[in-house]
Amino acid sequence: MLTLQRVSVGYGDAPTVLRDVSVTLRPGRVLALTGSSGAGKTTLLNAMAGLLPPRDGTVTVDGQPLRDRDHAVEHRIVLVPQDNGLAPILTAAENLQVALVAGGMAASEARQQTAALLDRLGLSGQADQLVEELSGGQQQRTAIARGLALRGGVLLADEVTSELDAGNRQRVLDLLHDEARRGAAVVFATHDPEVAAACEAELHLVEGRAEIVRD
Ligand SMILES: Nc1ncnc2c1ncn2[C@@H]1O[C@H](COP(=O)(O)OP(=O)(O)OP(=O)(O)O)[C@@H](O)[C@H]1O
Repeated sequence: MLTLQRVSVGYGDAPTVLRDVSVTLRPGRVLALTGSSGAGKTTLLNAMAGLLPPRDGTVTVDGQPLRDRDHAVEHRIVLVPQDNGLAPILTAAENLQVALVAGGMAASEARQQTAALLDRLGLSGQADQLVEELSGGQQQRTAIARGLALRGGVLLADEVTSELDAGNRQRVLDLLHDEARRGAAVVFATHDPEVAAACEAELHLVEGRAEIVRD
């Protein structure tokens, strides 16, 4: 369980981006994180992912203060970043396999899981293409596939449908909801009010504060 209590976050000497944010990420639920461009969605996800230490307040994972990204990874907090975070000179399949094998899976099992996940994202035909040769939307779907492959306890997805057509957007949303049904706590940053409305809970960021819209 990941909990933020009265968290304030910002970068270096720059003014605080968000203050006094309190939220608990519950297993089995998709929380939409909404707010206009620059409202602080990525910043808050970075704090949840252990990438950005809070200026004030606490981020706890299973009751312990979250120390850093390595600690978050130990606690199976998976981040699919806005810029996808893939290795561009590996193929789509290699990006998944490397992550799975690094997590301790046998190579043959990793190959099987990779093929199954790329298929679920409609990317079987792109498995052996270099990421840098994929379209923006195909890269986004590869990053989601990798995020799902890691079977996190928490899945943080940063605007991962921004480059997708309507069919693929729905496919990804369905998969995020499946992840929640599997027992993950999913957070999905989005600009899209329709997408947010389809999530069980919503946290809206405005003027440096977070308002719970639905809980
Ligand atoms: N590395 C950084 N250093 C300093 N300021 C930053 C940094 N990253 C983001 N910011 C600032 O933090 C604020 C929130 O940015 P953030 O990227 O979290 O917003 P966002 O809601 O994710 O926006 P978008 O929807 O456009 O991705 C902005 O004012 C931005 O300029």
